[in-house]
Amino acid sequence: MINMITTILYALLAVVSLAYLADYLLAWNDDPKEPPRLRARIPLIGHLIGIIVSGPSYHSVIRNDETTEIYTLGILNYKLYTSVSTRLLPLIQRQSRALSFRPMIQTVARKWGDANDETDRLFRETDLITEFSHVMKTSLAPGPQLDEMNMRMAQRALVDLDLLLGDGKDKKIKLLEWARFAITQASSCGVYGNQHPFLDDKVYEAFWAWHAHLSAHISGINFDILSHGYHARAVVFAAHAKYCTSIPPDTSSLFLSRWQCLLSSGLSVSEASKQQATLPIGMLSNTVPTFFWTIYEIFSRPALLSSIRSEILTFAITTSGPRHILNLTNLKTSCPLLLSTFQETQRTRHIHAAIRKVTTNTLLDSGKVLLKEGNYLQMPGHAIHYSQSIYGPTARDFVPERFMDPNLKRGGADFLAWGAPPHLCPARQFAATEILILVAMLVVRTDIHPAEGAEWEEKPGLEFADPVTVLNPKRDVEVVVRVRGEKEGRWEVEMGDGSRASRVPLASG
Ligand code: HEM
Repeated sequence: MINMITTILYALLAVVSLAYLADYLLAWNDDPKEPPRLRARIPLIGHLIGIIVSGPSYHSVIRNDETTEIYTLGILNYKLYTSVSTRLLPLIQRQSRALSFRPMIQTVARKWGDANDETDRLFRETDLITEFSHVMKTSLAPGPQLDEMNMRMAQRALVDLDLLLGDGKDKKIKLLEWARFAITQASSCGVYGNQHPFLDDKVYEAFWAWHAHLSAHISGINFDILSHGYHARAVVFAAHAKYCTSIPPDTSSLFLSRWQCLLSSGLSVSEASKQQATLPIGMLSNTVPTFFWTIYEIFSRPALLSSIRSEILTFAITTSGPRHILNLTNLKTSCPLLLSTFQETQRTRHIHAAIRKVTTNTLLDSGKVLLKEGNYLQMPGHAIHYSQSIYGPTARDFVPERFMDPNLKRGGADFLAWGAPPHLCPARQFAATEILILVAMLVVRTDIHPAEGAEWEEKPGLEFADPVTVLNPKRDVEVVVRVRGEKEGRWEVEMGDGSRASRVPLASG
């Protein structure tokens, strides 16, 4: 028995020594111009464990001083260069071919969109990706096409609010579950038209079941032996195949131009419809948690709730008898506290690390920094959003008015909630408008409290497994929604004067 324990201990010692040796040897070949390595306590896989366990705050934990702008995390034989610098960001953006987003899009097409070999080749070897990004940017830019999408989305948002509040009675709901439902329905009406695939409960359930497996599918670390995730995806694929055989006339220019781009690039109809089925991932994954936390931050602060309520009532709503009309132009442009609170929620909750592949040896910062081909570069927004040198001594606090300060020009490299050019989220106007509408309606029409006399938890647990820019809560929050009697009646939305030109003045531009 003692012999066996001794053998096991020796074996363990040998494994640990080998791991340290391998870690040391892998660093041996580093070029002096490469960003310095930050060592993990556990060799080879320590950083991977750190990222899984600590999530977004890992980069703040591991970084030993605020002056380090870029460093290297070694994970097995890969180097994950990590830039936490607003100064380096524009230099990185300028090298968007060498530090490329394209491999990420190709991986999404293959792993989530089930691209066959020919589709995979088209994504890798032709201009499809450039064209695809271009049509998305164009169709989602402010203008008549976006106005149409926004109006369908807003009308559907009102339907779900009336379903929740119409009878004037208190409702006990799970906040995340309701947010998911309302955002899915409203976004889908905007993007697919009123007869969209997610009206079918089975497709709706299947999408969110697939969503729970997205990280596993893309990373290849998949413990789903019974393939529940892939079965759910098959339901979403089938619904898109059906929708694509007869695309309705009220579909968005976004959906249609993507479809035409895929077909004209040479994809077969069945392959193109599978790629279209990945659209709701981008459309819903981040809008749902961003909406959820905006509600959470506002309703858990009674004074803030009251100020935002009177701002919306004064500037964005007109009432005549039982008719209440929400003016979208005024909501977007004349409710600065609401907009600031929304953006502060994004700043404090953002955990996305934009990842780029280094496709060729690349020099940055007048040749001072070398990034070697085949490795990856990440830019965790969290480290920038929490930097005191950028956001001052209150960087770690939630300051609802922060983005109202006229002297504080936040944007570009300082505020990364929507990414950074040339890959700034093309749908930011659509998503921001949707969240502002739903939040405004809840603020004006309801009071929301945690159920059973509970308090709003200050730091609820977070779900690290989802591939999102804002994490979902680990546990849903049960709340009581109480209708405010004075705002009962018939609710409508109108575009408002100059709506076609108006956009939400986001800090990201
Ligand atoms: C609050 C909601 C949203 C947030 C916070 C968000 C955030 C982001 C971010 C950070 C990126 C850049 C990714 C990177 O550089 O790694 C991005 C890109 C993208 N987003 Fe969004 N997004 C949201 C909603 C949407 C919606 C509703 C859609 C579609 C209808 C969408 C479609 C896209 C697309 C297609 C890209 C890729 C752009 C490109 O290829 O350059 N997003 N988004």
